[in-house]
Order: sequence, then C-alpha cells, then structure tokens
Amino acid sequence: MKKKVLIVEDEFIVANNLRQVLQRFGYEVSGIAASGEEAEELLQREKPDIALLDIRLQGKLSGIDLARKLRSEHIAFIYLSANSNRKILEEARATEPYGFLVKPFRKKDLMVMLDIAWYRHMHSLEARERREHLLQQQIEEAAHEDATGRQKILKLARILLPHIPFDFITSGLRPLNTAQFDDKGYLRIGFDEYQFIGTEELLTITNLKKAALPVVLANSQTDINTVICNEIQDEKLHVPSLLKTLAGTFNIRSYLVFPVTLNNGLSFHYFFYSRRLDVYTDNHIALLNRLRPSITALSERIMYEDDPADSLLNPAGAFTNLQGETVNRPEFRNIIGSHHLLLAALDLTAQVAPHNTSVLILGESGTGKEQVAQSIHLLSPRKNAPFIKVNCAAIPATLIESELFGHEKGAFTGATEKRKGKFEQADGGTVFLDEIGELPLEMQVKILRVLQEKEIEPIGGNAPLQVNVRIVAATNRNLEEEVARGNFRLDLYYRLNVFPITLPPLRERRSDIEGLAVYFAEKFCREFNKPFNGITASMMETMLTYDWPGNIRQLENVLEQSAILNDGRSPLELRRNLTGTSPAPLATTDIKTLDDVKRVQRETEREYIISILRKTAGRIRGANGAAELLNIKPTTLESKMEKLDIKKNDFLSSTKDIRG
Ligand SMILES: Nc1ncnc2c1ncn2[C@@H]1O[C@H](COP(=O)(O)OP(=O)(O)OP(=O)(O)O)[C@@H](O)[C@H]1O
Repeated sequence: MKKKVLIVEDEFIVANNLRQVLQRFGYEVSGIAASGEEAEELLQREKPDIALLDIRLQGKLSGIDLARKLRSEHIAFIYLSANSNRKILEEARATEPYGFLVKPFRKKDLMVMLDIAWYRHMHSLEARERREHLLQQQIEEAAHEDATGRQKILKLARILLPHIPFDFITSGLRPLNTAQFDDKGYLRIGFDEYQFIGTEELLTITNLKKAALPVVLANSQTDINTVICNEIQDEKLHVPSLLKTLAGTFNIRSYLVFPVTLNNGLSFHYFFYSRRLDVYTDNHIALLNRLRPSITALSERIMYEDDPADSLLNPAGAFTNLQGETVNRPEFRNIIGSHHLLLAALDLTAQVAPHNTSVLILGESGTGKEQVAQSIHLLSPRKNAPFIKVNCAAIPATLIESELFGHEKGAFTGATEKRKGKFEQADGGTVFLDEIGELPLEMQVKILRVLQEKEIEPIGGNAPLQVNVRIVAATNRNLEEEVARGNFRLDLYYRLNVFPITLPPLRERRSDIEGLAVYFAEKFCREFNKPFNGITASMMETMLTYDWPGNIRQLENVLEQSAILNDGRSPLELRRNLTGTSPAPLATTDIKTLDDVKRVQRETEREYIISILRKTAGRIRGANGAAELLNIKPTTLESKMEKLDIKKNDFLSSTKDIRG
C-alpha cells in the first residue's frame, strides 16, 4: 500500500515540486498545507502516515508546534528547513523528530530520510505493541502468583521500572486514614536492589515520632485524580506532610500519582517519586491507563491477600540491612554505582538490549561507554556471537575502509592476502564503533549503507556482501554541533540516534566515588599481591571533592598508582595531587625531627625508583634497563630495592595491565 505523505510548506513552488517528486517515487500525497491551521484540518481528514514539516509557516502555529501534535497522535514527521542554527535544532530536537533535512536538499536525500523515518516509526510502534503486551502478561502473572501483598508490590515495581522511572515507589488507599497508616513501598538502592519501606521503616528513616504522624497524614490528602508534578514547589513544603517528609529524606524532585478504583469503590493510589526534575510525561500516564485493567486486578490482590507470613519477610523490620532483595544482573557485574543517573542509564541499557535497535552511547571520556556497549551485547540474543570493537579515532583514515569492510587479494598495493573486515568478523554479533564522531565523511555513508541495506562492499570486491550485525556507537562529542558544522551526516545521526543512552560524568554522581574507589583499590591490591588496608580519610576526602575530568578511567588510574606505591602495611594514600602536575605532600604530619627527614627522603627515593621500574616493566639490567636509566650498577639497584621493599614482580604484572 502507498504511504500517505502530508506536505506542510508555505512556499507554493517548493511544495509543488515536493509533490511531484514524492509521487514519482511511489508515495501518495494526501495534501499540501501552507499553515499550521490548515495542516491540523488535513490531519483530521486525511490521516497521513508521514508529514514533511517546514519550520516557519504562515499563521500562528510553527512547524514545531505542529510536531507536538503529530507526536501525540503517533504520526511520523520530518522537518524540512532552511534554518540549521543551533537554537532551532535544539527546539526541533525536543520534539523527537524522525528526521531533519536542511534546504536545499537532493531528491535522493529526501528519499533516504523518508525511508529512515518510516523504519524508525514502524520500529517504535511495533516495539511498543510488543512491549505492552509483555507488560500486561507480566502484571497478570504477578497478580496470580502465590505471594504476599508486599512481594506483589515489589514485582510490579520491577516490571514498571524500565517504562516509568522512579527512585521510590509507594502505594496505599486514599483518602488517608489518619489513625492508621498502611502505605507500602520500595526505595531503589541499586540496579535491582530495593529496600522495603512500611510505616515502621518510614518512621525510622525519617526520624518522625509516632505521635507526629497523624498531623503529617492530615496534611497529606491527595487529589483523587492522576497527577504529574515535575518540580515540587517550595510552598508545598511549608507544612509538615508526607510529601515534605519524603522530599526532605529522599531528595525527591518530581512525582506521578496514578489511582485505580477497586471493586468495592475504594481508591488505591500508586506514587512514583524521582530525584530528577521533569521526569514524568503524559506518555507515562497513557501507558498506565492502557495497563489499568491489569494493574487494578493486581491491586485487589495486593490489598486483600496480605497474609501473616508477610511480617516474617523482614523480621527485624528495620533499616539496618540496606541490601534489600538483591538480584543483580551478571551482565552488569563490573558496573559499580547506585546513583540514580547511572541507574537510569542502565535501565535504558536493559530495555534496549534484547532488540536489534542501533544504540548511540553518549558521555564524556572514561564514563563507561564501552562497558555499557558490552552489556548491551551480553544482554542480547547475540551474546554468543562476537563483540567487535572499532576505535574510529585510532585508525588512520587511509586504512579505515579496509579495516571495517575488508579487502580482496591484490585490491591495492600491499594487499597480498584477502582480509575480512570488522563487520564480517562480527557477523551475527555486535560491532561497537567507539568515537564515531571521528569517522571521515566518506566512511559515514558506508556505515549508513550497513544500517539500511545490511550490506558491505570489501575493497576490490565485485559484489556486495550481506552482513547481520547490530551497531552500537559511542562518542564524547556533541554530534548535533558536528552536524551543524558539516562534519557529521545528518541522516547517519538520525539513524544512530534511534536510541540514545547518556552516561553521567563522575562529578555528577559523587555518591558513587567511594564505592568505585574501594572496588578499584581491592582489585589492584589483589593484582599486585598486596593486602588491602583501606584508604586514608584524607585521600578519600580529596577524591570526593575533585572534579574528575577523566572520569572513572582517571579514578581507576589513581587507585592503581596508589596500590603500586603502597607498602602493603598501611592504608592507600594519594601520592600525587590529582591534577598530576606536582607531587602531593608525602606525609600529612609536619617534618620536625631528623627521622621525619629520613622518612621523607626514603619515600622520595622509593617513588623515583618505582617510576623508573614502571617505565622498564621491571627490567633492571641491559640497555634501557632501570639501572642504566638511574645510572647505577644493577647490583646496587637490587640492594636498594630490597631495602626499600620494592618488588620487581609487581611491575611485571602492573605494566601489563595499565590502561590507556
Ligand atoms: N560503573 C563502573 N564501575 C566500574 N568500573 C567502571 C565503571 N564505568 C567504567 N569503568 C571502568 O572505567 C574505565 C573506562 O571505562 P570505558 O572504557 O567503558 O569508558 P569510555 O566512556 O568508553 O571511555 P572513552 O570515551 O575514553 O572510550 C574502564 O576500565 C572501565 O572498566
């Protein structure tokens, strides 16, 4: 069936030209609108599949206003604009378009963009249907499971989390009974770790006196309707209320309330709370509404199937054990951290992994993009096929084509053997294109071809080869800026950006620094065969306040260095200041005695020798060995090392593992 396209363009000649081109390529043009108002009318009447939108239009409505309407009606749209300035691009981006073409464009570009838009649209619709069907099934199963009310709430929380994010979820009857508080909920404390919060737990953690509870509850009556609050206003926090208590204790910034009506007419509410601003949208409410029948059925069970065994679940009922009910995914086992920004990124990772969708991972250098790419692969049906990484920045422009797509024997001087490229090597698996922003423009077209046609053309080959690969790309650049500068193809950007995942820089998730530091410290001490005696308070304090421009990789390197320089008896110390420009003081105490001087001298000498041994990978003798570099006899160096407790073997292993 022909796809119906609506043209929204106020320049008659351009619009007419577009119509002719579209018809020639097999599309049906369902109308031309010169203003937003006309377009609204045509939308109702013609129900097009795709709309081509000029941004500036006659009349009050702009193309961007219209786009919001199209999105809510699930109609795909592509912007056609002469304007590519950054502000407009950003505004347009916020409407999540299916494509963007800058005028003047070639017919061919328009056709490619329409293809991409349709692919993205179908993919999202199909995925949505599949996802919702599965969700419904899972909720129904949870309702019929032999479990307590509390366990059922946890089950529902886990099912909904990838679709409706939260840091804390509670549920209970409304209006509130001020004499008896029965809300139950879960606080998220890790990727798949939750802490049960009932009345007792709430009182303990919020330091609220039992006697004060009725006052708090009396001020906490909620609307009977669905509510979204994306920024809690201060005035809501003037009187003591449940919201004030939760916002203060858990740093809640936004929330969503979803009520369902039970068979007996009572209203049972779900409260989703987030530590981020602007998290909740009408799409979340629309999804909950579609799931309403199964959520209502589950709520009946939650309300009336609580059994006495419930209280045995957590006999202490206390907040002493923060481990909650833990089922962590092994695919994330090397990912440390529980900051809500990291968890939000991991939620997206788990959500997209099973599908074949391309993923674009964004984030500063060293934030863990490669690790997330690997998790996507491991969580996908492709996990037993290869995961091939290509660092687009590290391969010289002249070699990149053959590296990616391979070559035939004799294809160019030096091609003495036929060679498979990375895409062919990864057949059935995943190709991770790291630093995709560095890829030359002519290679970008070829990647687009892999995405669209699923085929590659080895250099010197005479026919294209079909490949079955999933592409996961990453960049620390702002690709939109690169598009605006003409360094990155807009069509490739749109095709890759179907599912973006952004990783937060370490300075925005400081609460994870301590856990990461201990994880790396233990790892390196184990690797260097040294006992781990903790980390000094001053080192930890410095690390907690530092900005970490190199993110987790830099933190990892700092801990590695501290572990190398550690004597195996004391806690790890910071041996250089974190900017790496000058050494940190060797000891925190003042130098007052001759012994202090000797100790500092000994430390300095030790550090210097260690730095040389690291360079030579522990080699003492021969040309460019440590003794030659230090300009002393090898035997003298060996006895100094013995005196200073430096072990050659430490360097053999450490150098091998030092990361770039
Ligand atoms: N959450 C985490 N927990 C533990 N280790 C991590 C975490 N995130 C990253 N790392 C470690 O930090 C280092 C850098 O991570 P990775 O290489 O994935 O970052 P990247 O964003 O891909 O960096 P670049 O942009 O420079 O390629 C790796 O050694 C990785 O194992």
